[in-house]
Amino acid sequence: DLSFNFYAGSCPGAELIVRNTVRSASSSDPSVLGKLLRLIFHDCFVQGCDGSVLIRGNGTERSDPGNASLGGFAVIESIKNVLEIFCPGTVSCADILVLAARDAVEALGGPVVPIPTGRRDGTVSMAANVRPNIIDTDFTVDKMINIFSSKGLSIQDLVVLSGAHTIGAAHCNTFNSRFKLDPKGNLELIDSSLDNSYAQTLMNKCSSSLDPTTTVVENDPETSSTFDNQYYKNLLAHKGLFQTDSVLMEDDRTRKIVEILANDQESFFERWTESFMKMSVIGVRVGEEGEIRRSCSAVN
Ligand code: HEM
Ligand SMILES: [Ca+2]
Ligand SMILES: [Ca+2]
Repeated sequence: DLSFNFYAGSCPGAELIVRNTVRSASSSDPSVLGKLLRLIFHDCFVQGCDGSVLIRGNGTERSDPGNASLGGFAVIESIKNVLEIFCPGTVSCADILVLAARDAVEALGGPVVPIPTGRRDGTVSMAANVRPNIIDTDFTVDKMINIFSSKGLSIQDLVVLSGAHTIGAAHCNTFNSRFKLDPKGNLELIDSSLDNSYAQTLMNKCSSSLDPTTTVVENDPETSSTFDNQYYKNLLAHKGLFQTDSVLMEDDRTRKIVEILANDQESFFERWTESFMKMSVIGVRVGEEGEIRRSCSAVN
């Protein structure tokens, strides 16, 4: 089973090494923090939190177009390299991923989530598993709830974990179907759930002269480098970046939770801790299952 401080005997410095490496990587490139947090979502939802998202090669999850914009792999690999020097063959990549995501949240002012460890690494990674398990930005609330519930996660978990979009950035092509330019070059707001001036700002940042697959915009227009409850305030102001953010305001069940979290950061942090812990144990392998990878990007 998983336990707190699983590596206390076998690799006492493990959690500190993860934390320090995340800190130093982010001091040279702050954008890694959002990437590390997003990685855990894409790992845990596909085949459980088993490091399957990290494996490189033809036909792996990483090769799927749905995962094309993931990042942070180099940070995970460099953590692993240090750990292999101090405690060879001991700390799983699946644990490193969860710990690094936890530390990314802390580094931006969020709560420190206690993480039980002892996850084992999976040995399978298939591109075909990505699309059925990862939520696309055109999903309805019902479709999102269904996927979350198939992972043992509730409606509250959906709203709380969507709060991850309080940090990080997104490529223009993930939201620019919400508006388009008419032939005269004027903004045409297709999705009326979006605040007009916010849409205008986004349009300017994603102007048609720029490549939408490389241009990025902050997820949280107010505080994208702080892990806070601003995401929910943005939703109330009709400034959710993705369609899947905005629709949380259109369903009574999710809107009620948004309203609570927008008004109470303490409550967001408490619920984040709970929901993040739940997500980080989806489908974990323990004991003798799986393996401890030597390199996070390849099975042994
Ligand atoms: C509920 C459904 C969700 C949808 C539809 C969704 C969709 C997206 C999309 C389209 C992006 C932009 C990616 C890019 O263009 O590079 C993004 C970014 C991000 N997502 Fe989500 N996401 C969801 C849930 C989550 C969850 C549960 C987490 C983690 C707990 C998360 C964490 C992040 C983070 C941190 C970023 C910023 C990444 C960066 O800065 O590079 N998302 N998400
Ligand atoms: Ca996985
Ligand atoms: Ca924020």
